[in-house]
Amino acid sequence: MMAQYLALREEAADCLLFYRMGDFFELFFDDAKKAAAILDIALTTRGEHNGAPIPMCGVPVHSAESYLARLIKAGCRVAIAEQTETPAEAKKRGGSKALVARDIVRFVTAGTLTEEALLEPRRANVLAAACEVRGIAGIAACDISTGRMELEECPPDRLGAALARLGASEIVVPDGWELAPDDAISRSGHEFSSEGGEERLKGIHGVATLDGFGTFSRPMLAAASGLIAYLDHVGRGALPLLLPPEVRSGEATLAMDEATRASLEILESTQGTRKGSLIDAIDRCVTGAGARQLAEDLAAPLTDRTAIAQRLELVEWLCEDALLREDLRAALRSLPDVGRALGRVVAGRGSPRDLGQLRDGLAGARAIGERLAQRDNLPVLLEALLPRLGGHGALVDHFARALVPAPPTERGQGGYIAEGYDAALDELRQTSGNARRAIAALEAKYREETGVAALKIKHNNVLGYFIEVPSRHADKLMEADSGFSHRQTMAGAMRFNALALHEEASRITEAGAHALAAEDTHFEELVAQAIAAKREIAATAAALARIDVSAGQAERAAEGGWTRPDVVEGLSLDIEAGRHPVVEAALAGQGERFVANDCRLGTHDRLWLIGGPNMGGKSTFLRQNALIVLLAQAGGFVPAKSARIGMVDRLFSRVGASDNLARGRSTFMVEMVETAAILAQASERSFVILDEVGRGTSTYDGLALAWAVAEAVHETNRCRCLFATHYHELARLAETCEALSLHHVRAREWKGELVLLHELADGPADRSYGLAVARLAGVPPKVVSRAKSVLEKLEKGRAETGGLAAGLGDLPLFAAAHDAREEQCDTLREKLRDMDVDALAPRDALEILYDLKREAGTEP
Ligand SMILES: Nc1ncnc2c1ncn2[C@@H]1O[C@H](COP(=O)(O)OP(=O)(O)OP(=O)(O)O)[C@@H](O)[C@H]1O
Repeated sequence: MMAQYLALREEAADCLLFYRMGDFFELFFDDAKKAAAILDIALTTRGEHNGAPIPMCGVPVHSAESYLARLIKAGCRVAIAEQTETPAEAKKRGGSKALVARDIVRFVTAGTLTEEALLEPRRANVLAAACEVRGIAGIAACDISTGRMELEECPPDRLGAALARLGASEIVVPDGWELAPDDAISRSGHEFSSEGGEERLKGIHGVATLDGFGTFSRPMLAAASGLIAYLDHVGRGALPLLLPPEVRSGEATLAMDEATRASLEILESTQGTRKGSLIDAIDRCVTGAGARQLAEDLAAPLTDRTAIAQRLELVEWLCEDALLREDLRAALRSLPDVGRALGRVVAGRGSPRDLGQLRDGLAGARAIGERLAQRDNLPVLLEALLPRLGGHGALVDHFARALVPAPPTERGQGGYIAEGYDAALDELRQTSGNARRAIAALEAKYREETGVAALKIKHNNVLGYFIEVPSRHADKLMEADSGFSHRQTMAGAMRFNALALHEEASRITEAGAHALAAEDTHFEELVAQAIAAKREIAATAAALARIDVSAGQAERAAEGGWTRPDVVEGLSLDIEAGRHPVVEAALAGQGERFVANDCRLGTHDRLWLIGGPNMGGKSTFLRQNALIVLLAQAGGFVPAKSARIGMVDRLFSRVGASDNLARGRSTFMVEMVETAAILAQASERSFVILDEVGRGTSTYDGLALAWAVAEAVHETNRCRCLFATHYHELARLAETCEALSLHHVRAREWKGELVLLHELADGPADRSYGLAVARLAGVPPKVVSRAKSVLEKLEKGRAETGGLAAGLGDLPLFAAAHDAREEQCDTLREKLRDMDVDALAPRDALEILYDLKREAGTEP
């Protein structure tokens, strides 16, 4: 056994090995230690290996799913080794000592789950593969629980943002790829070939060319190849549901990098929970599929005005008719998760219940479609969705005839094919039904014959049917001519068999086995029918999800008095009385009111510098405007009185410093890396929020950096930007930057107490109230008063020297251009100096020459 185990263990590589032994999956050696610690189960030992006891732990097969769920959550991957023959088959093959053959039948990994119990209903589960072909990154992503697959390409420097949008549970990359994300899974580079990808996709979808699905580039196909190869590996050759791939173009969605997503807390709060996130505050979907679609919408808002307008039109239509909305949501709420049921069925892990869910979900979709179609003035998007809700009539009718109303999750016991569907099956069931009744009659007969009122006919898996009497009444049955044969003696009871009982029992077993086989055949037929319609079923599931999202958005809008935004061309950002959906909800919970604020950015006033006291609401204001843009472009209503938004191509948020010590970066380093990304990438059409740039370093360095960053944003990026800062000195930028204006959050000191008004006003902040906030926070009065005297000294000094920013007035404002040219020369010089000419191949030398020429020729 050890040899078999060790061979499988090697095959399982870095996965934990679940080794099937009877009714248990056993784990040995380090696997056992690791699993026992994570699962908090007993660690024992079994036998010896190289003279040392072998650590072991195990989980029962029938409850393995919940253990798997915990292991996967803890970041493990698991290889499942099943018995691939019965002990009887093993005996026949190799004699009485033959070991039952085992093989790894599947790898369970975070990105390749389909089981209901292992998946979160309201979250997509994405598996991604990424690679690079001739300097372009390709990404393939799929959610195998619903079969969605999309392909994308981007320059390598945009890879992080693209992967951040996907939020994949697992990312597969070619071995040794330098751009691989930290916890990616490495696979052999051969698996990432564009030819291979094309062939695999053609094979899966049974087509001679992929042209019908779209145009796919080499990097996309190479990534698809890696993705499918991995799926093939974890499923041991059994591929899950994969729908035809869709091409995602980076341009079609609002770009946001990882830092922006994290700081805006879109799908998760900074604590890593759904609570406190944007989606938590707005999700009113009544189905899991709707919630998953909403998460996707928020992760990838659109940049296509028509598509946004279509989504908004549907939300508005549903917002205006509360009765219709309520009716629709009630209908949606009762539907099963069609997409995921289909995913399990196609992956070969479907149960009778999943087939029942397809039947009920598709029937429900048809009913919803029919009801909506009766309405006048249907929004364009709904017109497009309605046809997808129907079209499954034959399948639904067939499934309705074939299946019982509530089919079980287990196939093994049968009983899921409805009566009247198959006459032969009905007959078999009748036979076993008759036999069961006959057994009940036998019990009465035996009681009468023996005179033992406590006699019972029972059943268990070892003996089958048997007669049981209390020991004190057993004598009569033990008599030689009693007609009963003794089978087992228990404490206080004896068990017997009888010929008539044996005959009836055999009838049940035989008819039962035939009935099970008949049900199995029907099951396979129904599965095949569902698989044949997989694309249409998936389209219905997607249409239901979209309708649920729109109805949920409408519900949220009606609840909060939200408004339909106007997404326009141009560079304005006009938000009247905007609110922060998460902060507003949190305040409402404490019975407090949120103060709404306006934001009016345009070509001539595109950079707002916002000052004011700590806790005054600067960060909240910055974020709320970014979130309103995001919500609007995702096609939803927004928390504001009115909003007119010039379409944003990229959204950047640098709010609050967070340490990323895991990557070896300090707070300040993180801040600068993120700021650098913004300065490099923000365009005129972008919207940037910057919160206290420069606060992570010394006052002078910080002020200098904040000053230069604000200037660059104003002059070079020319994007719309909200810039919160504590440096009063930056106010002087207003003198030279014509499209920059000054604003502050208001506060008052009243009877010695600080009152934060959370209200935005024009003009610079008068003072910072830092000490007042410290007092409010409970810093001891002695320390605050000491700080006060230190502050007085500092301010006196500052007044005498002309202030912290003395001299900055003389700074030639866009000497910046000159500096940049100098810097460019420095980099060229550095490159030439570091070059080892002797070690260069002629071809590389030529490449470098081209590079240098290009760099020398570009204007900074
Ligand atoms: N518009 C508002 N209406 C009501 N309360 C608000 C508003 N904005 C912010 N607040 C409250 O004030 C708290 C602090 O807000 P925020 O973090 O935005 O302040 P800040 O000015 O950025 O502070 P700091 O400078 O210390 O980072 C919030 O948690 C919220 O409770």
